[in-house]
Amino acid sequence: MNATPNSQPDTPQPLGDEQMTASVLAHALPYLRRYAGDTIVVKYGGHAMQQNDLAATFGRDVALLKFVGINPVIVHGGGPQISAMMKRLGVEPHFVDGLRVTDAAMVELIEMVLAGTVNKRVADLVTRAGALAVGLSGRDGKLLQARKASHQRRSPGPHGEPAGEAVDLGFVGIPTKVEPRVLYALLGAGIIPVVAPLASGPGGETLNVNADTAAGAIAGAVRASRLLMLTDVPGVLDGNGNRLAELSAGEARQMIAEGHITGGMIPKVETCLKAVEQGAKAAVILDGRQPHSCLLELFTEGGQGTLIKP
Ligand SMILES: Nc1ncnc2c1ncn2[C@@H]1O[C@H](COP(=O)(O)OP(=O)(O)O)[C@@H](O)[C@H]1O
Ligand SMILES: CC(=O)N[C@@H](CCC(=O)OP(=O)(O)O)C(=O)O
Repeated sequence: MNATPNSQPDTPQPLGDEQMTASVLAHALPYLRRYAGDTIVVKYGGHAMQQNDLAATFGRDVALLKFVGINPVIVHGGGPQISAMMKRLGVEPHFVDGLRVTDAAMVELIEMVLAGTVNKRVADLVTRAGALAVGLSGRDGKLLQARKASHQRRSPGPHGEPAGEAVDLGFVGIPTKVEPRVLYALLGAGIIPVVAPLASGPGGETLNVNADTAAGAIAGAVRASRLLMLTDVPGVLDGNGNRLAELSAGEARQMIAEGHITGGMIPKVETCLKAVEQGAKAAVILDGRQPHSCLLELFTEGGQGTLIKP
């Protein structure tokens, strides 16, 4: 007999830490099976990556996804990091509908920040967590090809500029073709691709692509089963600041037209709509400031963020 004198086999005991861990893993089984072998594109926004402890957690979560048999592809932003560098050089950033007006000199700086500093930092977060990540930009391996954007204001500008007005955004790219071979090569070798949102224009010039747009284009090309957009708000907020659990195309368009969705949230929502219309199974905008937001979204039933419906 191994039973200790105090043991009461018929009374449920509270779970200790180790049993709790085992229980959490067991509960995750159906979700692990659901996503096994799937490709999941995670857009890691520049705002979400600003806190160091959360960034390390993000790196570990991505590594965990890989170790449980999911193929994560990371597409990162870096808008705040670009703006900070511009300000250090005395240049004031200028955005229209969440898109940065980019002149020829600026696109060089943007490539340095995105494909240099930020890309290597994000790849390093994952590598330090024990998985192999390789950083590349959309200009590598013909991954992202684009044309210059011809943009019309979605909503009135801050100085009374009317919606519908044509705006020259300069070296801002709209993806025209995605060549995902380089991603498959990396995934096939067990490596997590980490992509900086730059593209090659028709003449080989560098174009600055909004990271949400780049993530959506890549998610479509690799037929991702999920597109997760990590940002710095709990999801899409209504006029009273409450998170919307779901958002349809019609509702989103109305909120944009009425000015309830503005700035960087516009390309995010538009990208999610396009991704689900093009066949992605789901697109979710969620709070990257919440620890383990990717794991909560994928491995629990409780919905996080805002689910975008076609
Ligand atoms: N209706 C809305 N709901 C939530 N956020 C909104 C909304 N309208 C505008 N935003 C803004 O969009 C921002 C997220 O976009 P962005 O700054 O581009 O983030 P990221 O760097 O993560 O891509 C939020 O911080 C918020 O200021
Ligand atoms: C055209 C355009 O706006 N490009 C973005 C690219 C980075 C980005 O999108 O970063 P976040 O996801 O952190 O906002 C920019 O220059 O800021």
